[in-house]
Amino acid sequence: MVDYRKEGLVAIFEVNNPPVNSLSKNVRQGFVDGLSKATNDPEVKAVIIIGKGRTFIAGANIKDFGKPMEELMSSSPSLIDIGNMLEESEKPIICAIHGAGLGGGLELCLFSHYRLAVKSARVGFPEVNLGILPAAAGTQRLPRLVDITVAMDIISSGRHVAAPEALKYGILDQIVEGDLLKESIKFAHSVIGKPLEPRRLRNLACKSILYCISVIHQFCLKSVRNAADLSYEAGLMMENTYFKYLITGFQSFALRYSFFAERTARKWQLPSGANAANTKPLNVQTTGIIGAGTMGTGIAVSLLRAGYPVILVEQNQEFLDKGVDMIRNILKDGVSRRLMTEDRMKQCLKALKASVDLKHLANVDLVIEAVYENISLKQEIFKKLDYICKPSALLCSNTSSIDIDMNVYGKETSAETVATIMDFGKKIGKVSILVKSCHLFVANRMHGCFQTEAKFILEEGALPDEVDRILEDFGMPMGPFKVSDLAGIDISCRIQHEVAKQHDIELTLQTRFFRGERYSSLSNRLYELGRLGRKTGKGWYRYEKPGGKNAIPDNDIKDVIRIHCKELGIEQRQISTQEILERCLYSAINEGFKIIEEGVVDKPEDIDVIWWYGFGFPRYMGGPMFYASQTGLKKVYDRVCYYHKNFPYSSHWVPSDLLRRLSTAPNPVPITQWKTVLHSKL
Ligand SMILES: CCCCCCCC/C=C\C=C\CC(=O)SCCNC(=O)CCNC(=O)[C@H](O)C(C)(C)COP(=O)(O)OP(=O)(O)OC[C@H]1O[C@@H](n2cnc3c(N)ncnc32)[C@H](O)[C@@H]1OP(=O)(O)O
Repeated sequence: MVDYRKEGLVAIFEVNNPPVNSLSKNVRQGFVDGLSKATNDPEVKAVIIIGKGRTFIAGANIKDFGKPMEELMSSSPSLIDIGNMLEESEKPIICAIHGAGLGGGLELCLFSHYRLAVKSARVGFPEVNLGILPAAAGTQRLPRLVDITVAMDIISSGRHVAAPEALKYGILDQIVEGDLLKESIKFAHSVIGKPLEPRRLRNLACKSILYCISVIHQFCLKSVRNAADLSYEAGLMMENTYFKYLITGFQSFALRYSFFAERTARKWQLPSGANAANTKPLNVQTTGIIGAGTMGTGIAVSLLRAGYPVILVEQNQEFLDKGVDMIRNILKDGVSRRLMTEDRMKQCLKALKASVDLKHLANVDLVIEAVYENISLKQEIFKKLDYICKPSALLCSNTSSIDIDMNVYGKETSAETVATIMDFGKKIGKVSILVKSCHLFVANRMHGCFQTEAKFILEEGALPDEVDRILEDFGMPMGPFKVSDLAGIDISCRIQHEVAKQHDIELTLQTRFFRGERYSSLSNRLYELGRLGRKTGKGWYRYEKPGGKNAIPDNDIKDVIRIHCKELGIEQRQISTQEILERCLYSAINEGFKIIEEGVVDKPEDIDVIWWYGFGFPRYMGGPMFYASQTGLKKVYDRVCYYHKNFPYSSHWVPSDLLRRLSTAPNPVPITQWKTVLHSKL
């Protein structure tokens, strides 16, 4: 709703629709009612639009976009109707922005005559992130206010523009210090009686004409271009046509799902009843990291960038010095890529202390162990930390394959610790997902199926670049073999050997089964040949030089695979694109259903978020679990059963019971309800 009140000559519309003042129907109606009151009240000489609570207006209510097109389009009053009323008002309309003025929120501002904001406010058109374009005249009005290249950038990037930058472009008229409402009232008095015609953007011409060919096909850009080429009315009509087309597409549907999935994933809860809303995080001020390898230094950089002091500990001076050099180089690279200033880099380096003695961690609030994946080494470190660190210190482990319950606390982790770590993750700019301990955790457990199937597919006749191309065409940023070359083939081989050793098994080039499961020794063959990936200039691909970045399909690898498979008696055949996609994706998805079934994650959305951030799974596909829901669970289940029959020695093809039950439901169960099936008779 919109609360209406008067302060002297000024009517104040206070948008009051928590949590973010989205433009739901009652808010839109509130504007119409308010405008009618203000217009008919001779005492009112100006109007201020302001947001109650944490923000100005975060745009249209995204949930409305799930409604049928007819309902959406006929939902009155529309934003454009309101906008027109604002623009045509004979009394100046002033938007007073704090928090965020996004999407439809910014469009309302552009219909208004003046825009003020506090310094911390942000404005922008994030619609592209939802697979749509600003369709309440945003693409027609912004280029009439700012340079068309700036409009293109803002609309096509979806980025939030900070108030000082928005002021520079002319999107804002003034940045306000002190109380926003009081200052806006003062401003309103200063513009009462001034001509409004020059403030009505529809009457202005575009700032400049842009010659833009390479991106013209993209809808946002096409629409902005229309602002230069067509009349305002014709531009608006096209904007509406593009909007209708985009909003009904799969990508927008998936991106809207992604928006809410990310927010749902933040809402962790424990069986005890503790959750994100009722548990207060501790205040972490100082941190320590053990291990100055790739992981440890990467984590150190994130913490330093977020403003935390870090004590980095390594077992010997040589490794420590190398680690500090790595950190320095990463930060310097940030400066050269203009991600941080030289001064900021110096501050970060000043906040870094390095030591070979764990005792220096005695007073830190949080320690992250990031040493090599070796359970005895990790246990020894935590034993020492138990004595050294203060009792309130949080002890964290960076591991992707070791059972956390054997290492530091897992099952026993307190709600307060969970809250602190989730909060800490956010503060260092990461997205944290709460998962229970399980072998390889969620990301590697699912991705392991994906990678393993990719290797089996090579054994059966496909080539690395063929598999990579198919998965990249699907939308993955890098195919599994490019990823493997980047990570280093020796790393996965070493982990496999370590696991085998724990079971008293020796893996050789002839090994075809490991603990009853089909096993591919192809990576070990590459390891023996010294083809370790990018770092040696050869792996599944060849590179222009050791450490090179350009993956070039290599004829030699064909022979390596062919000879290896011949030796092992594996027959090769032509494999279709569909089979490659299904085997990589469905094996991981089936594992995802098992992960939900076991309660390792709280909800399917958690898995999808992990895949976007962990593996770059395209958000416009929604994530593997959403993708499965859209493909149809019956189809996915049938194919999983088919592959299980054909590949009985891979446990990742044993169909998940949850998937089976969901696939037989009389009506498709929406992804948000899958969990309910766990406890039902379905
Ligand atoms: C108008 C009817 C349709 C007619 C169609 C005709 C033509 C089209 C006309 C207009 C089209 C306009 C397009 C748009 O405006 S699309 C929306 C553009 N805006 C956004 O994408 C902003 C999204 N929100 C955010 O970026 C953030 O929420 C932010 C505002 C920056 C605040 O961040 P933070 O403080 O971190 O809070 P959360 O992100 O956790 O959000 C809090 C809760 O609010 C929910 N939320 C946020 N924004 C929206 C929204 N626009 N619609 C619905 N719900 C929203 C969010 O899910 C959180 O909910 P919960 O607490 O339950 O998780």
